[in-house]
Amino acid sequence: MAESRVRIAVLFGGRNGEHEVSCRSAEGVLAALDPARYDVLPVRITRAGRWEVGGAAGVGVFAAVRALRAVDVAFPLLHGPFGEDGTVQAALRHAGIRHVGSDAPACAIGMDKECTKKLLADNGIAVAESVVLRSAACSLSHREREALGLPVFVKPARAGSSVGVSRVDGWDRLGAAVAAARAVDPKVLVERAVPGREVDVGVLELPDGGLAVSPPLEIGVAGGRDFFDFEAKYRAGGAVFTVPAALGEPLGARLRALAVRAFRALGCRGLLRVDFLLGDGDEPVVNEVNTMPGFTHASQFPRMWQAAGIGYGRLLDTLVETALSR
Ligand SMILES: Nc1ncnc2c1ncn2[C@@H]1O[C@H](COP(=O)(O)OP(=O)(O)OP(=O)(O)O)[C@@H](O)[C@H]1O
Ligand SMILES: C[C@@H](N)C(=O)O
Ligand SMILES: [Mg+2]
Ligand SMILES: [Mg+2]
Repeated sequence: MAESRVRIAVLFGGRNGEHEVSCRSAEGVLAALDPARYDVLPVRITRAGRWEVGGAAGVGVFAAVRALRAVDVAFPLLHGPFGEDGTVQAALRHAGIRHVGSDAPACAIGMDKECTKKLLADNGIAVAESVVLRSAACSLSHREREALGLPVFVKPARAGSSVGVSRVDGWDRLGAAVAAARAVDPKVLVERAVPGREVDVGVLELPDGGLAVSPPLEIGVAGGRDFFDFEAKYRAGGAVFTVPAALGEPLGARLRALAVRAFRALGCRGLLRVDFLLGDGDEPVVNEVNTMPGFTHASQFPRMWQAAGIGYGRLLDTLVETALSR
């Protein structure tokens, strides 16, 4: 008997600074979903928050979600606020629509770097020390400066793709960096710099509920840039990935175990990319997590699975099967 086809809605775009990044993720996914297996309904969310279902004129979120009731599964391929933060996942759940990836609570925690770090630290996972600046606060006390040292990284609490992130090498630059982060989110983190290597690990939930963990991927930033900023991420040749990263054991095994612990501590489902920084003596700290990481063919998450023998198409099939098995 022929397998029944899966009706899948791919949601992309979104109301935030990662709109274009999400569109690029979706280009890859829409082209790779096997037409013999899937009936695909593309749903573009405009920057203004209108949902264009199957190319139709944009409607509000509630009308759009009603129109999605006919699909078997939704794939919220959205990065950043109003998409990766649980808002869309909550609307889908309300309507009884299954979806790829984590549910609203884990998405909301994973999107918020303060909450992520608190929960990870509570579960014994090392994170970089930071000070949170809320509402109008824009400077640090002498004691806070002494504790963090220079340089620091200043970042919006809820964003991605390095939008609003700055490296600050002198305290006279702190105010400008806080203003740049605050243009994205009123809550800002000032974080101790971790000086070493940068390594990502992917976690993938399988349809039977087991977890697979990818080989680690090391990020090398090219072109003299001083960190993995937006340009380095999305301009051709901006970064070089080495996968599997040359870490050796037991460090590789330690990162894989920490990635699984992070997935469980945050209550994730489906997938998670855990971004590590290696400090003195290659001691790992979790920098942050992404519940819906970048998904072009060249993005870290698909690259890590490709190195593990799971190609892009099979990765998508696994995400969908896992979502349908829940
Ligand atoms: N504490 C830190 N020490 C050293 N480098 C850092 C630190 N925090 C951030 N960085 C650098 O800034 C980059 C972006 O930071 P981070 O990953 O926290 O932001 P993001 O916007 O969530 O990025 P994305 O979601 O695209 O991975 C990191 O990949 C790293 O190169
Ligand atoms: C999309 C971007 N936040 C990433 O994690 O790759
Ligand atoms: Mg991120
Ligand atoms: Mg990151």
